[in-house]
Amino acid sequence: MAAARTLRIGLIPGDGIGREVIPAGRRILEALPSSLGVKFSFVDLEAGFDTFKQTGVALPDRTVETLKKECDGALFGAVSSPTTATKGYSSPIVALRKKLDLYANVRPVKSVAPSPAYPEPIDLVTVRENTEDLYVKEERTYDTPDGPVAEAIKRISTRASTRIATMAGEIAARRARVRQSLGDSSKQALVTVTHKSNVLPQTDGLFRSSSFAALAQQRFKDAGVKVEEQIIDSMLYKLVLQPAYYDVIVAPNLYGDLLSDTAAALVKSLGLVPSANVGDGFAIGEPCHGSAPDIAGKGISNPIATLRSVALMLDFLNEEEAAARNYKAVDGNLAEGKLLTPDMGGKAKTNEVVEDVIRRL
Ligand SMILES: NC(=O)c1ccc[n+]([C@@H]2O[C@H](COP(=O)([O-])OP(=O)(O)OC[C@H]3O[C@@H](n4cnc5c(N)ncnc54)[C@H](O)[C@@H]3O)[C@@H](O)[C@H]2O)c1
Ligand SMILES: O=C(O)CC[C@H](C(=O)O)[C@@H](O)C(=O)O
Repeated sequence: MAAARTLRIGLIPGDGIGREVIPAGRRILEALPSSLGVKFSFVDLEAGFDTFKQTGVALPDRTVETLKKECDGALFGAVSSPTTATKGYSSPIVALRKKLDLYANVRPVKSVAPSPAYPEPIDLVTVRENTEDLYVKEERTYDTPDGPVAEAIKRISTRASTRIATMAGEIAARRARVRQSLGDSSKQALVTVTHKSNVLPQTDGLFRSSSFAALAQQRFKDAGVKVEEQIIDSMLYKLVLQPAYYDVIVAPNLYGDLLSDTAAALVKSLGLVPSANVGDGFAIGEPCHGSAPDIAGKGISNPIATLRSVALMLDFLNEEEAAARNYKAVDGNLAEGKLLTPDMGGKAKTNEVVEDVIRRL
């Protein structure tokens, strides 16, 4: 038997419930059976608002350097970014995405059982551009006779738009192959390009045209991938009314941020929805949710988004069998519905859910 591969994983809990869910992610990795051929070693890393308060730096150089030099992947919890301008503070997760060129933020949203509002299965993935748009954070404020005016740059490049749409096409083609192998003909492979180029013909117009050019590749046509477009406002409207219609949605950074939280509401909780920040050869798993100050410290945060982020990270690190084992255990917990955290209508504690998922591995 081949020697097990060891992956070194950086653990960045951050603030609030990040400190509850990242240990859960570690426990799942440690509990994966060794027969899967992959083992893990861990390195604890700092980032966040508490780190900023203690050291004056939100994203220490050591965190970035260790990820670059030592790690194969990482798990990021959440940070409590302040909503008022705080001198010297800048969101560490936004910075990490750029520093490691993790250009895609992949966020699958899947229902486990039908609900009265959504009887048809929801199974979609948002593929969010992760490095530019308004997230370049080039803002300025200047005085005028009528008071201060603030403005921000929205940067869209051909390169970033092309590579994110290419990733969306690849994900759609893969999903089509998986459905075919399962004999599931319920859904055609579809990429929906979303934008606001009716109002922003240059920035969103470039995102739109670059996306269409990338998705016109023959390999996507051969895989049966259909491409459509939808303006972001009606996209959100139709997503809420008819989520089962969608398959893969590709979006510029900010619209992608809004889309994934909206999609999370369709399956009941942000506590269920994972993400992977993906670059070439590196992935950071990160639950979509934030640091949830309203429930932090109570031991009731839903760990599922993080456990699914672990699986997503493993998938992008080519450990598909370990990822599938993890997904199946999580789905088993949700389908049985006996041990659920309060956001899902249950009474279970974070650790009880984790233990149940571990039993199912
Ligand atoms: N990736 C990140 O680091 C990230 C992401 C989003 C928000 N944030 C930060 O988080 C802080 C709080 O933001 P917010 O309150 O707008 O959004 P939030 O995602 O933290 O919380 C929104 C709601 O969802 C609930 N929720 C979120 N995750 C949950 C979980 N795992 N289990 C159960 N319930 C859960 C919360 O209790 C809250 O009611 C802000 O400072 C924001 O900057 C960080
Ligand atoms: O609060 C932060 O520091 C980052 C929030 C972050 C974002 O990309 O805007 C979050 O909303 C997310 O979806 O990961």
